[in-house]
Amino acid sequence: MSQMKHIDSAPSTPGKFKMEKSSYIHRLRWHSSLAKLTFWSFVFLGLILVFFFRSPSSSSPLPSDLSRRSLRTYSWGGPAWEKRVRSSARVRSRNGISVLVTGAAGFVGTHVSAALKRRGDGVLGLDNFNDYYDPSLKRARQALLERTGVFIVEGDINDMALLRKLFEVVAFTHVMHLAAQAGVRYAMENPSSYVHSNIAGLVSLLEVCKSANPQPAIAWASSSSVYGLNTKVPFSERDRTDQPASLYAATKKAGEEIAHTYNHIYGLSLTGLRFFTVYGPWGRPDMAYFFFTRDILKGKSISIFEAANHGTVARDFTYIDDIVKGCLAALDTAEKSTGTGGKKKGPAQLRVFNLGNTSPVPVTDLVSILERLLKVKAKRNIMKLPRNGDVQFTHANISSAQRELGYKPTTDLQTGLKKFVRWIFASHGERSFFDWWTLFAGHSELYQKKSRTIHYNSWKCFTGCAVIKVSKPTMFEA
Ligand SMILES: O=C(O)[C@H]1O[C@H](OP(=O)(O)OP(=O)(O)OC[C@H]2O[C@@H](n3ccc(=O)[nH]c3=O)[C@H](O)[C@@H]2O)[C@H](O)[C@@H](O)[C@@H]1O
Repeated sequence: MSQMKHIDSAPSTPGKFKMEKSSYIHRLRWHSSLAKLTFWSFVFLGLILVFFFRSPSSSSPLPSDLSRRSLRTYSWGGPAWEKRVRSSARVRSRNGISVLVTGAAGFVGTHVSAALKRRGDGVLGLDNFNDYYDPSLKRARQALLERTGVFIVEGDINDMALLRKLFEVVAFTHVMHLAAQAGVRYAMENPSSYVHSNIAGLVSLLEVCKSANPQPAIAWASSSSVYGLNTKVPFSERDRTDQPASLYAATKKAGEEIAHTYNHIYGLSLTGLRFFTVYGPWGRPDMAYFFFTRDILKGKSISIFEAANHGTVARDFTYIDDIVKGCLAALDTAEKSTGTGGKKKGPAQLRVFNLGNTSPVPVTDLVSILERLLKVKAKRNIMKLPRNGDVQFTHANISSAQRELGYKPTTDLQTGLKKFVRWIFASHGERSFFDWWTLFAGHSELYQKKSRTIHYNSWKCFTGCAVIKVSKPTMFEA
């Protein structure tokens, strides 16, 4: 009715009175235009709604932009933020240390942060949550750490203003530097990410550390890959490391040389830890043991590399808990840096240690262990070791770490993988199991199948494994 009124009182057009006899037709036209307008408005609105609800960013746990490393911007600062930083880094035990853990939402970073916190040290995390692998796993690790009182600042190690701010707010005694671009084969796809994180990022961090007052002692993640084409086994820290087989290895080797420079010029105390293929619960989905597990469970074939003449490819797989002990021992035995305000006062400690398991296992044996644990036969596709940066074998000599750090690995591959598989099925409880499905099956499948029960049952039927439910997420269960 109100529309009619409006139409009636509309200003007349020059032809209105001349066309009096067709006023009925005129009104009809108005009606039909209005109906059309209303109709198309609804269609348009409907399209917007469909687009909104179906777009991946609205259905995925993280907005896609947030997870794209190139588009990320981080916000930090402010009194509330500083309060969280201080509280997380507060030492709560006698003789405790205050540690900045970079890469805290990563696999090793999460475990090390939790272990430090458990014993009363102050811990502040830093992570850029990049999308090298599914960031929802990093978010899950972050949630676990938050429950233990560890705050992870979101930011990049290349952001020197942020790093300086952190040192302004907290006088860290130690830095555990684990942020890096990991993965040997991915270096062929995205070489610049290795330079960005492992070289430029390391330099940014060391620049800020050398100017900090007091300077912290730094332990950081190098890699077994620095041994490259070295054939002398087991690998000792004194062996040559000038033949890297991948850009990843080359950036880690460069890191060791950069560490030497900052130790030499500025008196920074630096300990490089050469990790040997670290695996376990909360691990990295880009690593073979992890995606083999997923693919075996899904019935997909897996590619197992072999060297020339059917030569065995083997790794000195090292369980996460052993690595954590090595990291904590490296921090505890680190001497203080000797410089202040960017000036060296005397010689400082410079160390490098192998943290391995000392018993290499062929990749084919790794697969056999997984088959037994999962009760599923793998579809094996044996193929020649591609020229993608992989080396044929790794084997750590750990006598130096044993002597100076008291490092003594205690978990063999069978035992460690059992804990990993238990974690896959049990550690998240029902709710997190749902989350896990996203990592294993991919987001699209998750959102296509809405019923949690279907997931739960199909998972059970598919694997033939008993699913153990636990009420709370347990991260470090025995
Ligand atoms: O020791 C290290 O420093 C390195 O350990 C691992 O690198 P890698 O040993 O290559 O671990 P995976 O990628 O899990 O590969 C394990 C084994 O499986 C083999 N593999 C990998 C992938 C595949 O499809 N098939 C296959 O047989 C590899 O050749 C290798 O022998 C990590 O991914 C690196 O980030 C780390 O720095």
